[in-house]
Amino acid sequence: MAANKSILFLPGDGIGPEAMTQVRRVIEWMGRERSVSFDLDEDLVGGAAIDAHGVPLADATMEKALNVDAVLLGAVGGPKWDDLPFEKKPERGLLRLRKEMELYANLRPALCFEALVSASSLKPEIVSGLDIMIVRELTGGVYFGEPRGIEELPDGQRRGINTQVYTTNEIRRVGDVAFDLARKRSGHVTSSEKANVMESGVLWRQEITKLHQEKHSDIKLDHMYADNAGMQLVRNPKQFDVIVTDNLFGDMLSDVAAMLTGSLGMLPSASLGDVDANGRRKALYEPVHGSAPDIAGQDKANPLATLLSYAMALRYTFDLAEEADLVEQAVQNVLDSGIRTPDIMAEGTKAVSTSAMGDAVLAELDRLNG
Ligand SMILES: NC(=O)C1=CN([C@@H]2O[C@H](COP(=O)(O)OP(=O)(O)OC[C@H]3O[C@@H](n4cnc5c(N)ncnc54)[C@H](O)[C@@H]3O)[C@@H](O)[C@H]2O)C=CC1
Ligand SMILES: CC(C)CC(=O)C(=O)O
Ligand SMILES: [Mg+2]
Repeated sequence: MAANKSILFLPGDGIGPEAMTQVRRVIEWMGRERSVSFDLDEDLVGGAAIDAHGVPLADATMEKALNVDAVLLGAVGGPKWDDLPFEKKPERGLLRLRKEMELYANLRPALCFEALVSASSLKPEIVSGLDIMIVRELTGGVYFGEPRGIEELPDGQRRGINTQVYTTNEIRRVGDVAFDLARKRSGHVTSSEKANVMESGVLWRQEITKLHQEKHSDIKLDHMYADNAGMQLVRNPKQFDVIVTDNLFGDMLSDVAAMLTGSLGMLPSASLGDVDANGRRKALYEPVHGSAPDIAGQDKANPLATLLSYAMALRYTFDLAEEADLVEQAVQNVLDSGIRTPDIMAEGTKAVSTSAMGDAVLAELDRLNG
């Protein structure tokens, strides 16, 4: 069994390693200044693993991921690997991690820092004070359903196939996570699917309704078709507290929610499984964004989503709420002071680099820590 407080670092591709470097600096700071140290291992995932081993996730890396307290991941993918056969693509490495670790609940908080209200695509009154939680089912649905593939048809056409599948248990277990989170927040869950056109959506709605009646009737529940949810997220996002939805809709709705907060570079996530016999809950933390090939290697990515994902690890896996608060407070203060990477830059101000944003967070951590 792994040592206490173990973390597997998987920087991945594109801006992943750039952002993860800033997280590593904060982890080192925590060890020095707060005596919070981790048994830190680092390995390859995605395109980096393909280049080194020919596969997007080596078995040995998978084994490590299954035996640490938390995995911190940067991002995977990029044009260099776009033409590979589907099974060999970088993204398959991440999907394998999610599936084999059984990380069925992906928590994607969309929180608009007050200093970034003007960086949002929406009017200030719509996003000011915004704090919603998207709970995305992560190990089922159309990203994993069988049959899948591309097949040749006798008439010379080709057919691409993916299958949306959900079982009762898959829906109920992610539903439990959403209701439990809502209980600690504003007590409101919106369940989102397309029960008007998909049988899996009908089952989703029925099971969430049953679960609500059986175990969570203290929580306000409503249902909303996913297309409407996308529209409502930009029309009036503060009507939501917790949104629970499937793998595909959750992927899309959380990228939409990112723009309410100012940038995709601001959205962290936690992917959680069940608590095992040793009392350990499998967990992977990663930003919502991808490898951003358009800005990779230029030291201009926003590292805050990745840093805030580490703060989620401190909170959810390591029970270090004080340290998580400290990191989040440092981020907030840095933003309040007007320091910005280009994606959240205010008009008339000068943007800083990824590493300068890391410097600013470390300086603020020093100041807050006294
Ligand atoms: N979890 C993961 O590892 C994910 C991987 N991907 C992969 O990433 C690659 C690129 O995908 P895209 O669709 O371009 O999505 P993306 O999220 O990488 O980028 C979308 C846009 O947001 C910007 N952006 C993203 N993160 C940013 C940050 N931290 N700071 C500043 N700007 C940021 C990018 O520059 C780009 O313009 C693909 O191979 C895709 O499959 C995509 C999403 C998630
Ligand atoms: C496997 C990822 C590339 C899918 C995605 O966009 C995400 O999980 O946000
Ligand atoms: Mg996505």
